[in-house]
Amino acid sequence: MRLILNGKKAGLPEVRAAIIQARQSGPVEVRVTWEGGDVERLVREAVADGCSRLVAAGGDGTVNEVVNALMALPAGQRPELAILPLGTANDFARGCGLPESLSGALFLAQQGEAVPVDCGRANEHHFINMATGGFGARITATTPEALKNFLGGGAYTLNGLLQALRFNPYQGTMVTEQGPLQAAAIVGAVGNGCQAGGGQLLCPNARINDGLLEVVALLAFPASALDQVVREIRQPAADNQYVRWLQVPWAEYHSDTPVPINLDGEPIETEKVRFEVCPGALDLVLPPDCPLLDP
Ligand SMILES: Nc1ncnc2c1ncn2[C@@H]1O[C@H](COP(=O)(O)OP(=O)(O)OP(=O)(O)O)[C@@H](O)[C@H]1O
Repeated sequence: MRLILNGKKAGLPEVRAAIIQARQSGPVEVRVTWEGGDVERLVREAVADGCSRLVAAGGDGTVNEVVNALMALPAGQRPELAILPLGTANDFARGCGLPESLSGALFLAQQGEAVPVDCGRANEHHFINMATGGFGARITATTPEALKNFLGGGAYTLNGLLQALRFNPYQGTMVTEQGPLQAAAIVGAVGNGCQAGGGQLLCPNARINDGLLEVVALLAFPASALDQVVREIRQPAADNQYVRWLQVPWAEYHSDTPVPINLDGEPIETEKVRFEVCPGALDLVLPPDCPLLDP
């Protein structure tokens, strides 16, 4: 087992202590990143060295980098993936129900079973957790707290909805196997995992082994429809008027203007994007009671 450890966290005494402890149960090799781009090289080196299990040790960004490096390899050559969550949000790890303690997560990484899970793809980029678009892509940086609560679904606030009214929607077309939807969207999320933005449960029905992505879109709504929007947030359905929830293997989005999209926390900007699920593409070490696994 080899850790690919984000260098930002390498000096933390608790990380060092957890690794020393884990070494009592079996060999743990560590490679540390210095900057962006190192992960890909370290993953290739691990594969060349015959490593069968890699641990992405860092936040959502590190997990995303390791996932992209693994997906660049032919399917049969990808080592199993485990996660040691060391970020501030750790949205994917939390959604998967990974142990919060470093020693617990490392113990699972060493002893746990890997199961095939899906990976998401957005054009040529991969994501394991979620793509968000529209103002949601900037959720951590610029979104007021009330709006974050609104995006949390259950914990919406009236204030959050009122804020959403003031956002300029993105005019575009979403095409899925259920047909085209031409609409002005305020925010959209495409989830393989369920939560993003630091604990916001945007895709509550997403599962990582169902061969589907959950698409959620909040369409522009007039102030007079506020009550209806609130009702629709509480009752996810494909035929809602303003808050759409779909489960699809792919979805395409076209817009006349570039839309900011955030993939597991990494920003891109594009006018045309095809989201696609890559079923069972990665073997991920998960706790037996992982809430994101379909039985
Ligand atoms: N030694 C290093 N020092 C600083 N930054 C680094 C180092 N090595 C890699 N990085 C950068 O760290 C970023 C990833 O950080 P991290 O894994 O904490 O993600 P995150 O998205 O901030 O996590 P979370 O949202 O879960 O808190 C990448 O952009 C990568 O380029």
